[in-house]
Formats: sequence, C-alpha cells, structure tokens
Amino acid sequence: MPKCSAKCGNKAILKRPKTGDALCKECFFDAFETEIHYTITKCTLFKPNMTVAIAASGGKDSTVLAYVLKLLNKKYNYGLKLVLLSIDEGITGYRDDSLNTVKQNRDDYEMPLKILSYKDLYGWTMDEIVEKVGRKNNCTFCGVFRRQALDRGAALLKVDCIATGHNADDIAETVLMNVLRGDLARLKRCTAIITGNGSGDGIPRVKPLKYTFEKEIVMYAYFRKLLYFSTECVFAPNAYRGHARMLLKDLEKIDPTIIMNIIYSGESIRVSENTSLPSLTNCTNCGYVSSQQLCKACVLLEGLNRGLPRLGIGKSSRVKQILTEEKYNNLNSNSCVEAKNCLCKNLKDNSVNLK
Ligand SMILES: Nc1ncnc2c1ncn2[C@@H]1O[C@H](COP(=O)(O)OP(=O)(O)OP(=O)(O)O)[C@@H](O)[C@H]1O
Repeated sequence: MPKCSAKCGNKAILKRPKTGDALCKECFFDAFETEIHYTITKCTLFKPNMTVAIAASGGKDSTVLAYVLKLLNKKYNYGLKLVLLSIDEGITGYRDDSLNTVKQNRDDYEMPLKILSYKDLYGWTMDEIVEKVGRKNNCTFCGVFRRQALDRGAALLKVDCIATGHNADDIAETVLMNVLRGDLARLKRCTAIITGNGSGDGIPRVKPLKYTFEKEIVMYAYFRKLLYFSTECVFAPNAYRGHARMLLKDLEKIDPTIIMNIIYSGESIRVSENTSLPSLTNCTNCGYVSSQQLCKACVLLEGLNRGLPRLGIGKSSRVKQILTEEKYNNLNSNSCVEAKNCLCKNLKDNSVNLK
C-alpha cells in the first residue's frame, strides 16, 4: 500500500472515490468531516442556538449525518441543539427494524428522539395502504405522507429546521430524473441545499451531505463502525428513480466526477422565466404547506378513507371531477365516511375549490 497522500507518514488504507487520493483512516475522517463543515459554513445552513431535527431513518445517510453533526457541533462550537425525528411508516420487516437502530443511535449519540407514526397521524399504516392500492403507486403515498409527517414532527418539537441525509448521488439522480422527464420546474429547485423559508413554504430543510458521495458515506460508516440499517424497503422501489440511479452508477464507473458535474450543471442551469413553480399556500383542510388549496396528503387520505385509493394519483383535473361527484352524492345521501380529516365539511360549505 502507498503512503497516505496527506503526508502524515502513515500507510494509506483506502482510495477516496471522490478524489482518487490514497489516504489513511484518520486523514480520510478528517477530509470527510472537514468537507461537510465547509458545506455547512459556506452555505450558512445553521445559526447559533438553533434546534435542528435530524430526520433519522436508521439508514447509512441519516446515521452518518447524526454522527457527523454531533461531532462538528462540538468541534466547531456551532451552538446547535440536535434532536432525532423519525417517521414510522408502518412497514413490517423494514421500518420496525430500522427504528430499533435509531433507538440505539439515540442512546449512543445521547440525542432525544421523537417517533411519529402514519397510523397515529393518518389512521393508516403503509402495510394497510399497500393492501388497498397495490404495489404500483404505494411510493406516492409514502413519500407524500412522510414529507408532511416530518413537517408535523418539526412543528411538534418546535425545531428551527430539519436536516435530511440526502447525499450527492441522491441529488445527481434527481437532476437526471428531472432532465429525463423534462420537468423544468422541479429541475429549477431540486439542487437547492436549503428549501422552505419557515413561513409560507414550510419549515426550512437543509442537506448537509449534498456534496458527499454515497460511496464515501458507506466507507465512513464502515471505518467508524457506525450502526446502521441497510435493508431495502420491502415494497416496490420507485421505478423511475431506479433507472436514473442505474444510469448514474454506470456513468460513475467511467468517471466519478460525473456526480459532481451533474450537480453543478443542475445548479448552474438557467430555466426559462416562463417556467414558474406553483406558489405555495396552506392546505384549507389541514393547514400544512401545499401548492393547491387541498394538499396532496389530504387528497390521498380522502381517497383511502372513501375507498377510492386512486384519488389523487395522476391528474388533478380527475381529482376535481371525483370530488365534485362525491360532493353531490354526499350532500344527497349524507353517506360520507366519518374520518379524522374528512373533507366533506369543506365540500359541504363549498369552501374547497380545487384548481
Ligand atoms: N422514516 C423516516 N424517518 C425520518 N427521516 C426519514 C425517513 N425516511 C427518510 N428520511 C430522511 O430522508 C432522507 C432521504 O431518504 P431516502 O429514502 O432517500 O433514504 P436513504 O437514501 O436510504 O437514506 P438513509 O440511508 O438515511 O435511510 C434520509 O436520509 C432521512 O434523512
């Protein structure tokens, strides 16, 4: 093995995927952590005295994020209060096991942990949802509900922002996906390292691992002997993202810097002025952030509660049609399902006007 290229005199034990440098363990830790510190300070992700909820799934990314944030907070005196926030989607054989890992991290890292479940928030577990909707569209439900569940958890904990474990590969994949779909509106915003301004468009979310390669996260967790959960979700993966992921992995074999190049391209691209993002408002039913009068979570939930699980999947005009038909049926028959967040009260007093 060659000598460590950081000139510390030790033997190198690894080759950094991001730079190709041969490094010893200690110099790799230092480079890895210093780069994340640089991202945090350069992009002003945090301010002193903030309370930060680390979105913790028990997987490698959020586990490494929790470990490194704790370490950097102490080393550089960020002055942050760190808490763990986990969402239990109710997926047997997957989330129950990964939450055990998060509980162990809570003890090891001495951070408070809050777990919120879909069952408590929405009345449904993902296991129950998949029984109704099948394995094709279940990722839509899971993603929409998780996004809102994290906002709800953050509001409950009164934190200033949420930090997620999205890494460089995730961001590059999302850029590729939006290019392949021609989704310019999403392309415009998908590389943002901070989203949400704390007022109209939800609690701020930050991605401290935005420039950190997935392969290095795995290496770091391995050499630091961090405990994380590595099983894939038992339900069907997001097929479209899977294609982008495979393409990226193939490109990375040719040249690992492609990951950074895709992110830089996404950051630098100028999208036409005519491509505007939907303006954000608050859902008239639940009050959480939404681009429509009714948020996607409420529409999906309404579909589940009414036995119309496809409501909200696909075009919004179809949703409007179904809800309008339902409105008249319910007004005539009073047969709506009594559910926690039922929209009938809104439909009856005509306060809901889907775009
Ligand atoms: N159930 C959950 N509870 C809390 N946060 C979550 C949950 N699922 C995902 N997240 C957050 O969203 C980020 C991206 O989620 P994704 O599904 O891509 O996970 P991942 O790439 O497997 O990451 P990880 O290795 O942290 O699980 C995670 O790093 C984590 O911060």
